[in-house]
Amino acid sequence: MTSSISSGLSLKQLTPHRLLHQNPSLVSYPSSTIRIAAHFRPHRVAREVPPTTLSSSANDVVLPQKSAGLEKDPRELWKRYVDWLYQHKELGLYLDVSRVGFTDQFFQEMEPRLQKAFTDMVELEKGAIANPDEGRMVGHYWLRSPKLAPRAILTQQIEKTLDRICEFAEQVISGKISPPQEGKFTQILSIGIGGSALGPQFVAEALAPDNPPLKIRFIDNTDPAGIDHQIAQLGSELGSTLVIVVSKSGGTPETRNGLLEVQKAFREAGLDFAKQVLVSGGVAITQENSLLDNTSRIEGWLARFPMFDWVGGRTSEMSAVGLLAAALQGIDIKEMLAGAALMDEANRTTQVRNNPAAMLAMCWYWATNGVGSKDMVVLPYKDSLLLFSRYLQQLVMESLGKEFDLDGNRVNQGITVYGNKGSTDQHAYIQQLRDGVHNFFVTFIEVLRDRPPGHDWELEPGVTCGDYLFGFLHGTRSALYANDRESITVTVQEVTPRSVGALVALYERAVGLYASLVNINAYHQPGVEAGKKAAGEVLALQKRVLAVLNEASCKEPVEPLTLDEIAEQCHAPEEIEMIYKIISHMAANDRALIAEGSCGSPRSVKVYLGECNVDEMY
Ligand SMILES: O=P(O)(O)OC[C@H]1O[C@](O)(CO)[C@@H](O)[C@@H]1O
Repeated sequence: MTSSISSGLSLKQLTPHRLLHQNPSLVSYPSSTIRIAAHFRPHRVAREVPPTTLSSSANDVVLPQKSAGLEKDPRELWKRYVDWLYQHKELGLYLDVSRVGFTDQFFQEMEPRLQKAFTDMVELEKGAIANPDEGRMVGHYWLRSPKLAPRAILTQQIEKTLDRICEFAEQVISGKISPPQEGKFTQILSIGIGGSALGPQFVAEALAPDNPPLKIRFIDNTDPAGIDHQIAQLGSELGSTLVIVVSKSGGTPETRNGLLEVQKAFREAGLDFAKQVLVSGGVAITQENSLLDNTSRIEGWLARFPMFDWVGGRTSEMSAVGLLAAALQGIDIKEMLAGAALMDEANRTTQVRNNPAAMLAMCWYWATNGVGSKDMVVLPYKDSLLLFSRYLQQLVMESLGKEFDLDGNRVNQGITVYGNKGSTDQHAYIQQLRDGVHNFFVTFIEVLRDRPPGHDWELEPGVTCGDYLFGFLHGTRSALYANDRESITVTVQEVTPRSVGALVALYERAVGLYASLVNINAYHQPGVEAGKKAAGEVLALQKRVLAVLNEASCKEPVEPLTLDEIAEQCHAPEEIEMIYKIISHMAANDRALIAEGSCGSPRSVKVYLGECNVDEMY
């Protein structure tokens, strides 16, 4: 899909035309009407809507009316900047939406929809079943304001867990809890994936001091080479490594595999795994009665912390998942919680202009036409916030990327998120953002404090290194805007536990409000199950292939099989391509499998096993 900007038309004039190219199912209307994606409401016929009317029903997905172009007069822009600037005094956080081109009319039309979103949020915070598919409450906001929890027992559980985390971290750091050998724990190896890794990874990168009491490493995949690398990096410190296994469900295969690999590494290093990990240094963070919970309890692991049923993986940074790892690195977790609580409080106002999360959600709706038609590029101009976009990728995309809305209509919603950091990315893809395909809006994250006081110097007269960073951010913002590329800017004074907590809370709430605007369940992830199920089927097929090959290899003489023969004997002729891939993969990994012929011409391949395993036959 290409779109020309050389015609002299502004972005907003081009948008409908571009959308039409992108997706033929979008219906074109005369210029005085708004377009409706017919496929979003399969049972209804697309209809014309007066140009300024946004439907009040959340089910009606109506594209916002766009202005003819973005404001370019500097005085008008300054006025827009001042008029719309949001400031949270206590947090020192600003939100600038002036470079998003929404009109006053659009703002007014969104008002009732946002009021509905606020009502949904009030219900959610009161303990409604906000995740209807899973029949669950959604309570991550209670983690930083435990008194808000709908039942006293939940308040107690949150407070008790926080106390236990602080106490445990203090005991590990002080050496009261120590490895079986002498000394203190020096390293954390955190095993978990998705929401059980991304928050802790982001926070470690953002906030861990240069010399933390314990350094942290992550195993967040079932890539054997990646795991080997993490273990190798621990080197002689394996013996003083605290292993934390994080999994809400307690049954995620990647995490289980990570644990098995780590256990093996301990054995091979001659360390007593039971003493080291299970008695002395193994910690499980999981839901009560999960497989991991039961295993860790039966085996007597050092500590177990709960992951509450009502906290989803991608919103678990303020639960034991994020807090334990942070506390062990010497990060002030109470400050993180305080920052999040302050932001939550600000986001409870029903005055949209004073509600930063609502403003974000509204800008997303404007920028993406409420249908995800543009991507969110997140650009923190601060190295320590590098992983924020990666963290947001899961938070936004797993929450908003949904096939059906709450009424069962097919909507295929979502907003794509990507980004790394500025100004680094200016030397990578910002060329395309400025001049190329116009399918995104940017969120700049600006940090005012360049480095701790007392360290700054002028590398040329009147200019510091941080001034350059500042210049590049604002230069890029201006250059993009000049070419009709919209942007939001979130500014914080410093990267501190408080501001990081606030950022997490800001985006959690914006995602929740946006989900209400587009009428989807932000708190389930049915799509992930399809991939997991298919992966299980691949592994089951691999076992069948091995059984068939084993039988053929036990014959006298050995009978090499073609791929067609294997597929037939597996009773899976339709899976021949997958069988070919399974065999190629095993052949590349020195498995006891001999493949004759050329992998480049699959029909020539004949396969047998190097040895017959008689036991497998029966
Ligand atoms: O914490 P668990 O249960 O191991 O799940 C890890 C991740 O897997 C998902 O369920 C799906 O990928 C995420 O939502 C979750 O954060």
